[in-house]
Amino acid sequence: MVHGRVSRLSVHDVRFPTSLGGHGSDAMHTDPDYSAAYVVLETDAEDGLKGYGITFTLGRGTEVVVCAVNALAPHVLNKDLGDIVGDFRGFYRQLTSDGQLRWIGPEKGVVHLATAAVLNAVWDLWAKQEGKPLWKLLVDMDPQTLVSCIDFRYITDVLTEEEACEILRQSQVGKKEREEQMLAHGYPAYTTSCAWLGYPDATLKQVGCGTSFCRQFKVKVGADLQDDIRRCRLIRNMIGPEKTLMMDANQRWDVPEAVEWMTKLAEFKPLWIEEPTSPDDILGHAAISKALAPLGIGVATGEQCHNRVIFKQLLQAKALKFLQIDSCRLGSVNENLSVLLMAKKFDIPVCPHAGGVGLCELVQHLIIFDFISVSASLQDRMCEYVDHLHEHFKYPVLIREASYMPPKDAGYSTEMKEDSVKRHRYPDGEVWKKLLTAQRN
Ligand SMILES: C[C@H](O)[C@@H](O)[C@@H](O)[C@H](O)C(=O)O
Ligand SMILES: [Mg+2]
Repeated sequence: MVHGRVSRLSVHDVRFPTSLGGHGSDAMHTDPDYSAAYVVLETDAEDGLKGYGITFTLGRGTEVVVCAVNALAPHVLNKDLGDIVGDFRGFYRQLTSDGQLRWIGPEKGVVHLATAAVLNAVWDLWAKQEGKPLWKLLVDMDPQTLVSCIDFRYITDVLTEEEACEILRQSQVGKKEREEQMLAHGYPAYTTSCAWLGYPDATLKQVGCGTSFCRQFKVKVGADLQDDIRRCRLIRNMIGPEKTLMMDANQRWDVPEAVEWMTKLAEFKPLWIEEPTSPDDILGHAAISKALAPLGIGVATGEQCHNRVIFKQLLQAKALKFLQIDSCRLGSVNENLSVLLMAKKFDIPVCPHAGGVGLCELVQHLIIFDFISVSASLQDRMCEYVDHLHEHFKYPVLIREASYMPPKDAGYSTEMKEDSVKRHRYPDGEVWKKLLTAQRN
């Protein structure tokens, strides 16, 4: 039974100096320090349980998100957890409809990232109190309760509550077998760790494609065409003709440029081009999709899609072939559920964005749930995996034979090790104190 009143919300600015090694670098984010606004919820339940929530950020952006989390805190403090999850749709709407804060959103940007961090902590606490990993909490929930967590405002023209319930009801068939399949074999992953844009060739060879167990790889492109051709050739030669290669431009191009550039990279047989242009340009994505379809290249996007409305339109406009949910950009599990259900209705495979710090830990729950309870398919589906920073989590992901094995611990795998948080807090954690002093000298 869910219990307790939220007695404290604290939020920390936690940063990792990943830019020093070029980890995470792409055509637009050349010096990313993987970071998180890290929320801790405490209750008066005296059961020793806390809820941990993160949203993923890059370096200096974190302090702005921390500020937004503090601005949302009054909506959570002193609330009964039972009341929150008992009317989760209402609570989601309360957070996203704050009459003053919504002006700096609504449901996008900093304030939405903050919503994600807070709600991720609520879901973690709920799952912990139920003694289940989040994916299992979702799998065991009846369709009516699941849809009662979703705010259908702005999407009823493509998905009503009744339709959502019906999708979930139909997917009850074979659920038990699919859960067993996940527990035995896990969910297929692909890696991006092999080809960050800032990696020299020696690092590419050493880290990446040596991972013989992996069958699917993603390479960063978009800054310099000749260099892309060279790097894609190198990687294609390393992985061989059979394995799957994806490309990611991180929003670098205009629409015609995306088509031209990808036409030149088509010889390396990419399955998809990810974020070819602005994440807000729905019709631009549609035009690129149409132009690249004859070359066998699909468009993938989602890691910077603000909310369910953008996903709705991308689906309506046939603008993408692979949909990439993000556990920390959308409004937590609640909003991700609506996107998973819309993707099912449009029959578009979901291939989540992960990596960063903690994104793999979180999104594995959503995609495992998706397979068991919504999509019921692994066709054209895989979840991103990036091999950085897992050691800072109390319940790190478990990858076996290039697949995510379903987490067994209760919660949303969001909890970081206390010592890691302490050492990486900006600017007073030991790691940053040292770096900042070195920079000054
Ligand atoms: C700045 C980040 O590392 C991004 O490059 C990364 O999220 C990327 O787009 C990805 O798809 O993994
Ligand atoms: Mg990407």
